[in-house]
Amino acid sequence: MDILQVKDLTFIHNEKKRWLKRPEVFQLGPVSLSVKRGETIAIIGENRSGKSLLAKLLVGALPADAGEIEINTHKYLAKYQSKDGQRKRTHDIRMILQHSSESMNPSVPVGKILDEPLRLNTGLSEAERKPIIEDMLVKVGLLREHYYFYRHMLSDGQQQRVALARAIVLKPKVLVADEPFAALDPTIRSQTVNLILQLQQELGLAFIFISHNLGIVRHIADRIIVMESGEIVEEGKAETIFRWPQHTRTKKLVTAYQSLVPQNTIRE
Ligand SMILES: Nc1ncnc2c1ncn2[C@@H]1O[C@H](COP(=O)(O)OP(=O)(O)OP(=O)(O)O)[C@@H](O)[C@H]1O
Repeated sequence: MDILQVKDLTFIHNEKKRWLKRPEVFQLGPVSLSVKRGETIAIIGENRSGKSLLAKLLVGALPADAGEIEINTHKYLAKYQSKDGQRKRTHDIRMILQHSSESMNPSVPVGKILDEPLRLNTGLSEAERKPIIEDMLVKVGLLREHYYFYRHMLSDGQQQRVALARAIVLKPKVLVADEPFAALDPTIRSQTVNLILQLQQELGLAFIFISHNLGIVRHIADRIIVMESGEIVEEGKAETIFRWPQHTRTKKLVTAYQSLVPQNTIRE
């Protein structure tokens, strides 16, 4: 079953007021895609191909110019959203940002950081919210006591877990992550990857992530979307994309990856 369906999502950015510089026009789309429950989709592509922009449009962090997004049978117009609509969408689809630690306010304890989405988007009382937050901390491999910790008391890996807990505390159906593993060292990276895979199974979460790391993409993605200049130029099963890339951009990306890893690990 498709949990997310995107139809003709379009964004046109025309920055006219850039003094002394040529006006920049960037168009994304029209983009159409669908994601199944529990599926993992990787978005890859060259720099400035529109990957992060697509992620922001999907979660509603930026308004699109046209198109329609359907999540868990709820339809949202990409262009306009009522407050109620946005609240519903926040429950259905959530995003983890590129530098999760930077988005953690250093003067606010972990518990309050996780409390914010619940306070703003549910009618639950403080007494009802606290056990949900503590359960969530345990779910991502932290301790209940971490509720009272501040950012500087946590390692990078723990901060990433807090970001993950914050993203899933509303029990979304779709999780979108922009380069979630880029800033992490290899050990913490593989722990985070495994944690996400485990949560996906437990919660039936669909996971859409942007990455330049094709090793991780190959390891965890079911399907891959390749972007170039604001358009999807290729899409398919991960293994098919790696073995038989069709579009020139995909071929370039796959060849660059293959040159980094021993051949026998690519074609077993
Ligand atoms: N908030 C925004 N408002 C207007 N235009 C934007 C916005 N964010 C991105 N863009 C436009 O989208 C283009 C693509 O940027 P985007 O960050 O999506 O690329 P990307 O594929 O994620 O690149 P990278 O791999 O380097 O992160 C940019 O050139 C910019 O013109």
